[in-house]
Formats: sequence, C-alpha cells, structure tokens
Amino acid sequence: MSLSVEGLVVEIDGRRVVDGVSFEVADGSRLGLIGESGSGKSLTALAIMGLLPDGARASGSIRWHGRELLGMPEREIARLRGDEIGLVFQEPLTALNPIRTVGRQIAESVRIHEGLPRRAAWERAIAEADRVHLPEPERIVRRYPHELSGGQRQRVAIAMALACRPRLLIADEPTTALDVTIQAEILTLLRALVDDERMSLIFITHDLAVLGRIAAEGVVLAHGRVIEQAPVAELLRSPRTDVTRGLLRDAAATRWRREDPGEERIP
Ligand SMILES: Nc1ncnc2c1ncn2[C@@H]1O[C@H](COP(=O)(O)OP(=O)(O)OP(=O)(O)O)[C@@H](O)[C@H]1O
Repeated sequence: MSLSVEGLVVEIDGRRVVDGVSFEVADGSRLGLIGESGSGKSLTALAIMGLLPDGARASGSIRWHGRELLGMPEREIARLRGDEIGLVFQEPLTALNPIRTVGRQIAESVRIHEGLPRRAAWERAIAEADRVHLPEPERIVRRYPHELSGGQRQRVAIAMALACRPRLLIADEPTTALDVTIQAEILTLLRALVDDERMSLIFITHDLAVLGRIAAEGVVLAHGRVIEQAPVAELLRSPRTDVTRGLLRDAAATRWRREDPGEERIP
C-alpha cells in the first residue's frame, strides 16, 4: 500500500474537524475524497502533506510506503512534498508567484528537486509546458501568471506539481474555479497524466459527477468522518447514505442546468 491513513484526527481549538478517518491508496490507484463543504476533505489532505494551519493538531497515523508522516521533522516532509507527493490546489494563483514568468517557476521546481543546471531546467520547463498542452510552449513560458487564462494557470500549476514525477498527486478541487468546458479538459489531462506515469491520485471534490470522471474509488466524508466508501460507479448508481444521495442530486441538478441553458433565457 503506498499510502495508509488510519484513525486520523485533526483538532482545531479543541474541536475535532477530522474525526477518525481511515483509507488506503494502493500504488497507481485513483481515490476520491468527496463531501459537502466543511466535511474535512481539505484538512485531511493538508494533514497528509504536513501543511496543517497553525493551531491544528493531528493524531492517528499516516504512513507513506511504511514511513510515518505524522510527527516527521519539517525538513524531511518538505523533501517528500514535490519529490514524491505533488499538490494542486483550487486556485492556481495562490501557488504561483505573480512577479516571475511561469517558465521560471516550472524550471525552479525542477531545479530544486533534481539539481539541474539553469539552462537544462529551462529546456525542461518548455517540455513540461508542452506536456500539459499549453499552447506555444516556447512563448507561453515567458509570460507572467496574470497574462494567462484560469485554465492555463491551472495547467502551469499541474506542470509544476508533476515536473518531478511524484508517485502520488493530491488535487484539492483543482477544477472548481473553472468553467465547465475547461473543467472537462483539465480532468481529461489529469487522468491521462496520472495513467501515463502510473501515479496514485487523491482527488478532492464536492461534485460527484466530477469524481465519476477521474476517480475509481470514492470515500464520502461528513462531519469529519468516513460515512461511505465504494467504487465511484457504485456511489453514482446506488448511494447508501443520505449524504451521498444529496451529493448525487446536486450533481444531477448542476448537470441539468448546464445542459439546458434555455432555463436562464428570458421568455
Ligand atoms: N484554519 C482553520 N481554523 C479553524 N477552523 C478551520 C480551519 N480550517 C478548517 N476549519 C474547519 O474545519 C472543518 C473542515 O474544514 P475543511 O476545509 O477540511 O472542509 P472541506 O470539506 O475541505 O470544505 P470545503 O469544500 O469548503 O473546502 C470546517 O468546519 C472548517 O470550518
């Protein structure tokens, strides 16, 4: 098992916001964490990465290839981030430096983790931009984040996360801020990259329809607890809890609205 989370508890100001969460991610598998807002998805991911906010305390166990991550010294866990575990967040602007070209930022993440010389890292940045299907990679790497569209920025963030070929990618609502067409393109891209590299994936979303496109197994969280775990196809076909049924209704309603723009037309 590449990642094994057991009885994870996260407390903030004495409040248990993650309350005994357990799941496993096998090598090369795609797991989805799904739940309503505030159910504890992001804090579970942040605990895995050793990035919990100040004042949060984690207990239980998080093993990565047999090594316990909880309590690991910051220097060691920082090395794992990027080298072995990549991260993509909802808003790529928070991951990107506004005053550096995107090429320099991709090159930097390669340099830090692989120690490549400047020129080779720059060549790699262009190749990585191409790999995430950014148009005209040689030109786009010279641009600044604000000169790119939201979808292109998310492609840059994905390129940075994957430049060092991590074995696990954690993506926290990476498509939520994007419009539907771009969302679908990014999901297809992520799926292809994860499959090509035989990476494992933890994908976080509140949208069961999105999960259906990217993850094989789904873990449903509510109030910091796992309330249902099943193949995503099964969650979509026969949800067993009210929460999952609610998520399915929301997903269906959103899809219906998207497919029927006439709804918003003034008669
Ligand atoms: N820095 C913080 N300080 C205090 N409480 C927090 C903090 N971060 C999260 N929480 C609380 O912890 C609970 C779980 O939050 P978390 O962000 O993990 O939920 P989530 O399922 O990812 O929701 P969302 O989809 O809205 O991001 C929520 O009740 C939230 O208010």
